[in-house]
Amino acid sequence: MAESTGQGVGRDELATLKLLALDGALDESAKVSCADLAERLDASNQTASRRLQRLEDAGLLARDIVSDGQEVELTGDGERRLQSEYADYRRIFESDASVDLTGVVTSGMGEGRHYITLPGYMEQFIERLGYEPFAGTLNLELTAESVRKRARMSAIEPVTIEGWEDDERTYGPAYCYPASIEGSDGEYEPAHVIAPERTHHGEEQLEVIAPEKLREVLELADGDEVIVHVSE
Ligand SMILES: Cc1cc2nc3c(=O)[nH]c(=O)nc-3n(C[C@H](O)[C@H](O)[C@H](O)COP(=O)(O)O)c2cc1C
Ligand SMILES: Nc1ccn([C@@H]2O[C@H](COP(=O)(O)OP(=O)(O)O)[C@@H](O)[C@H]2O)c(=O)n1
Ligand SMILES: [Mg+2]
Repeated sequence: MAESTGQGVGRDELATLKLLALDGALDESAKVSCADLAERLDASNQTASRRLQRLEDAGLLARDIVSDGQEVELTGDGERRLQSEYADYRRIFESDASVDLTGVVTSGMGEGRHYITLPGYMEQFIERLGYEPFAGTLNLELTAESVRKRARMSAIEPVTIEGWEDDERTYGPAYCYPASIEGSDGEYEPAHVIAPERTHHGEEQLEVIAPEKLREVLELADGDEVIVHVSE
């Protein structure tokens, strides 16, 4: 299948454009010969020549034929095309993913306190989060928009709290995403969104843990709106 990114410019032409930019053809014109280019692209002279022609036709490259070769320079569009490739690679390798979720404080089933204080979890919290969490989870009911945005948390690396077992039963793992909690009274850090693998709550409920009782430090009551800034 032909790999085309429009106007006859495909993956091969983009690779050629990148090579020319590496030769210095971004800020000023650079001299190239088709034979040299062909060798570096591992292609025939004819192919190298055709790629330059396509780049010129697409307005990504300006060319000037001189006696012993050609002077080439990337156009503004050519530079923008490489910038867009660069942005893709930045997204891949430099992801500083973050997501802001909005919800209102709610009371849950009173089970959070029980699970957080179980030694099999507590020992891991202290070691992996660097603090002893307050006994409970602050429950937030997310807005409809935040329920949708919640999936973006998957781009963020969580701290894994492993499952374990005692004589009676097994306990599931939980994933902790670093976050700060913003209420009308101020912002609190450190905190984590905790996503237990086994839970009675649906996607609209978000549970937060922190070293202190957030209802007290942020003066929160049921119905108050908070913003959770989740980021690495
Ligand atoms: C660290 C942690 C581990 C949990 N592990 C389990 C589990 O193994 N099985 C289970 O049914 N629920 C588990 N839960 C989820 C609770 O049953 C429940 O869904 C929720 O945390 C209760 O929150 P609430 O009392 O704040 O409403 C876990 C919760 C936490 C915080
Ligand atoms: N860091 C935390 C954790 C829990 N809490 C609150 O502490 C209480 C106990 O937590 P829980 O998870 O057992 O209770 P519910 O969320 O089920 O109401 C609840 O009122 C939570 O909202 C808090 O204010 N700050
Ligand atoms: Mg809770």
